[in-house]
Amino acid sequence: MLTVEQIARRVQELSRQISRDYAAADELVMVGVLRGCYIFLADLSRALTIRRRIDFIAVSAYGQQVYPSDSLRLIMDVRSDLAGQHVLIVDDILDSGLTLNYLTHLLGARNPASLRTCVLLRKPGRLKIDITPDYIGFDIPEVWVVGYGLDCSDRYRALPYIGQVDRLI
Ligand SMILES: O=P(O)(O)OC[C@H]1O[C@H](OP(=O)(O)OP(=O)(O)O)[C@H](O)[C@@H]1O
Ligand code: HPA
Repeated sequence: MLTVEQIARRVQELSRQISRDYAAADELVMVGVLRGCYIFLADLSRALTIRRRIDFIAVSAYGQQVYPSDSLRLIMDVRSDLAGQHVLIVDDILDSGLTLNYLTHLLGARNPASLRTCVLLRKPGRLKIDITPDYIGFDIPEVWVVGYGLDCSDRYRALPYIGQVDRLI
């Protein structure tokens, strides 16, 4: 679906935009949403030209419910105090929107100086919640995608490109 070159070009564009937008800020705290964010965050954070810190958070759907679940739980919190910080949540994909919605409420309650969101991919046709990330790499169709950090049953994350797999979503 997306080649190595297309992804690299878009990540550079996003990093330029983010670097411009936060040029006046002392520092940006990038909060990656594990596990899918790990490659995108690595590439994006290295391309930025501003001061940044990296932190991680992890959430999981409750129990064995079929994805996407309506209830999420925090399984690993960030290490840093986000009060007064410029925070950018970075995730690989916005699908139903439940994860990003949960995290913006959770982290928004910690009094950051600002809170924005960045996703590499968005499936506009699958949104269950009205949420618009501040930075979006690509809008994609309603199919299951893998690679560049994204998995299918924990496989294919390390593929350098983004591909589509046949799977009911
Ligand atoms: O918009 P949503 O419907 O909430 O889906 C998006 C979330 O789903 C995936 O994570 P997942 O819970 O599969 O965990 P993973 O990152 O460990 O693969 C993805 O990395 C996003 O965090
Ligand atoms: O299409 C997808 N691929 C991998 N992980 C995901 N999490 C939500 N949607 C997807």
